[in-house]
Amino acid sequence: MHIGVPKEIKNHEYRVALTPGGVRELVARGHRVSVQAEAGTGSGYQDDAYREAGADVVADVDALWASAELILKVKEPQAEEVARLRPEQTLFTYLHLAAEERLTRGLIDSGATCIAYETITDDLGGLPLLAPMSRVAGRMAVQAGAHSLEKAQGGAGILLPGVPGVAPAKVTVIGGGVVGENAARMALGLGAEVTILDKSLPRLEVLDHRYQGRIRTVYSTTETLEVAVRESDMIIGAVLVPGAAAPKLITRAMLGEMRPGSVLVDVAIDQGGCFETSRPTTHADPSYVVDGIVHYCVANMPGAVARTSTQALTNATLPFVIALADKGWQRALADDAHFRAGLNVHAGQVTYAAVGEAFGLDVASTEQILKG
Ligand SMILES: NC(=O)C1=CN([C@@H]2O[C@H](COP(=O)(O)OP(=O)(O)OC[C@H]3O[C@@H](n4cnc5c(N)ncnc54)[C@H](O)[C@@H]3O)[C@@H](O)[C@H]2O)C=CC1
Ligand SMILES: CC(=O)C(=O)O
Ligand SMILES: [Mg+2]
Repeated sequence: MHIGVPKEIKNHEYRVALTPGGVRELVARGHRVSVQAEAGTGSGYQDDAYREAGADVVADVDALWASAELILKVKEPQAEEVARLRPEQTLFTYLHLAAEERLTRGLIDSGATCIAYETITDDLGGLPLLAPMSRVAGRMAVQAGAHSLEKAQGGAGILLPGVPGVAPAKVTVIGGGVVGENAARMALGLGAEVTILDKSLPRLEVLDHRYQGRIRTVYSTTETLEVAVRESDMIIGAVLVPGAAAPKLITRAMLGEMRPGSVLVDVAIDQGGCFETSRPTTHADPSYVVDGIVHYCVANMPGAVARTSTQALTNATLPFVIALADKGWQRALADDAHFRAGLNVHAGQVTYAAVGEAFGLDVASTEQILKG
């Protein structure tokens, strides 16, 4: 199969969809891989490394998109990339469609087969292609939040661990999944007082057992959210209903209950955000202030630590890319129910229920399409 890896074009996005090591695995299986010139530079992989791994390095982005059967990306396609997609092409990348109606309609109109990393599942009830980036974003969330607490960023001027004789900051994490646990671990390591809210009791039980009382676990309700809002110096939004738009858990009115200069880090922004006042920001201008509260809402946080993230992403995606390349998308999806959950759009139709629900669109059955 001919696989194309374009250079990412989203603001300050330095990741690339495949490391040279990943290319080598695919080429060894008889596939052709074309990588756009300088696609890996931001992750520390030069064109020569891709050539040595067996890829064609292509300067002409039009030629790359026009010839590849399978396009591998990191971020959701930007408008000029959507315009390049063709009906016979397969796109494999993060999509986050429930947060982006225009993108959803663009992919429908393209006629292409679009498989999202973030809705692929596993036997443990996890999201194995979202998890590596969630680990990165969770760990970064605390760094970003700590910086936002500084006065120059509009923050309250609080040092996360405090100092002897001065209490540490209170950090609340809403959603104790992969992002949430990684954020909590970092905040704990920096000496903050950490609370995790979640709606899943089994998940709170795991966290309670794992951290042996060093992290407080609290069941998430309107009441406990209100307490968190009043008491926290930093709140990290890390909830997910897979494939669906994030629920708005902190309203604008609730900001008035927070101490001025407190910080909201909305990691769930790629699914639309879990705070009413969140809007997506970029690494170029990551935060803004509403009603005295600093908001950090970067939708591609891992892009800033591209070297780590690109390696972690390829580790997780490669087995699925190999299946697509070896078998074609129909058989790869037919053989693996977890992989099937990744199909979001095919031949002009939405195939993922939560995306259809978000925009009132009919949803086609992936199983029917595969029988087709
Ligand atoms: N901004 C960025 O750069 C990145 C954003 N993300 C996003 O972070 C979000 C979280 O991802 P993961 O941690 O991997 O998901 P996950 O599925 O591991 O965890 C989500 C947790 O939220 C909990 N939850 C759901 N609804 C809730 C509610 N109403 N109240 C409290 N808890 C609730 C679930 O029980 C679950 O434990 C996703 O939207 C993901 O796309 C992930 C990576 C990078
Ligand atoms: C998960 C995601 O959207 C990202 O890593 O940018
Ligand atoms: Mg994102």
